[in-house]
This record gives sequence, structure tokens and C-alpha cells, in this order.
Amino acid sequence: MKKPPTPSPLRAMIGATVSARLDANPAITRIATDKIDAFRYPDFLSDAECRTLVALIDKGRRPSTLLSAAHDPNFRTSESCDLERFAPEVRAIDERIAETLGIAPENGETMQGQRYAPGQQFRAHHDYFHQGEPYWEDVTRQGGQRTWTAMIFLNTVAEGGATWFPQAGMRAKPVKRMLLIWNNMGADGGPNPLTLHEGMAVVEGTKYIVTKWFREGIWYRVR
Ligand SMILES: O=C(O)CCC(=O)C(=O)O
Ligand SMILES: [Fe+2]
Repeated sequence: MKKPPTPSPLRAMIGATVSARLDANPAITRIATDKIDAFRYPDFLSDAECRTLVALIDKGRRPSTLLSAAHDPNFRTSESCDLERFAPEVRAIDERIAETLGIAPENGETMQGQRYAPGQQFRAHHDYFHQGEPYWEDVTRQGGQRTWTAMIFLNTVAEGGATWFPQAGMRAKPVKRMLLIWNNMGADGGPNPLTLHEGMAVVEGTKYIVTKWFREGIWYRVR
């Protein structure tokens, strides 16, 4: 049986600290909803950086996977690639994201690129881990719960492909260079179910994004 979500003082503190830092950044706008802490940062990347990441995704893409078995084969139909963390052009962007949020780069998972062709999607899901799932033991050993998500749109999509938060009443259209940031935890540091979100099917064009998930603890250790 799934255990109910647990509050966490550490994650509550991370939520408050990162939110305050983002609120204080004049380049960043808080998205108007009282359901989740979510922010947009237009023009976070340059066109050249977007081009570089798109080329890396095209080179490394393979079918996307899921942590839990989904009953629906169409649940996540995109392609993904783990971007090489210490390639200089990737590392610079990776560390700029961490610096923007004020979270140590070590707490961040390796940036993942995703590509959606027309008809491809990522159905409604939570980014946080569900306590009690078979993967939970591994999660606690490698950085613990996911706290914040940072996602960058690398191109503007002709039609479709929005990131939709049905329960928070929020929808972000893919706009090139824009960084979207949200906290997957609530004020008490427990998972916030209202962060449920979907990468809507692309209708026309191809959608490229990078996603970076931050953990409550250290995810990456130099071995
Ligand atoms: O493609 C999107 O808009 C959403 C992607 C997403 O939810 C994820 O990578 O966790
Ligand atoms: Fe997600």
C-alpha cells in the first residue's frame, strides 16, 4: 500500500529559500496561481545555446522511459537523451540553472533532453517519487526526493506541445529560450499533488526541451 506523503522540514526549507531567491530576481516572473510555486524566466538561454542543445538531443535520442510501469503504451511517447554532464557547453548551462535556483549543482540530476514529434506526448504525471513504489529504496540512497523541476523550451512549437498543469490551472506554451521552474513540494515539504502536469501532444512542428530535476540531497558524487 502506498504511504501518505510525508512533510519534511528540509524540503520545506528548500522550497522557501528557492522561492525567495526566484522572487528577488528581476528577470523572473512568478506565475499567478496559489496552488504551486511556479516561475518563468524568458530568454534564459541564447539562440546559439538552444541550437547546441537541440543538436545534442538529435544525436543522442532514444525512446523515453518511465520509472514505473505504465498501463498505457502511449503514456510517454517522446524521445530522450541524458546530456553529457561535463561537456563544457552542457556544464555551463547546467550550473547556470543551479545558480539561478540557488541549489548546489550536486543535488541536480543530469540534464535530460527530450524531443516530441507530432502526436508525441508525456501524459499527466508527478515529477516527485511516490513513497512505497519499488524504486523508493534506490531513491533514498541517491539524493532522496525530487524537489524542484527546471525545464527549458529550446524552440517555439507551431501548434500543441504546451506543458499543462490541469489542477493548478496553468499552461505554458513552448516559447524558445524560456525556462520554466516549479516546486514539486508543498509548503510543508510534502509532495504537492497539484503539480500534476502533462506534456501535451505536439500538433505541428517538433518540440525540444531540456529538463533538470533537483533532489533534496546530493545526487551526484564524483567517483
Ligand atoms: O514536455 C513537457 O512539457 C513536460 C515534460 C515533463 O513533464 C518532464 O520532463 O518531467
Ligand atoms: Fe514532468
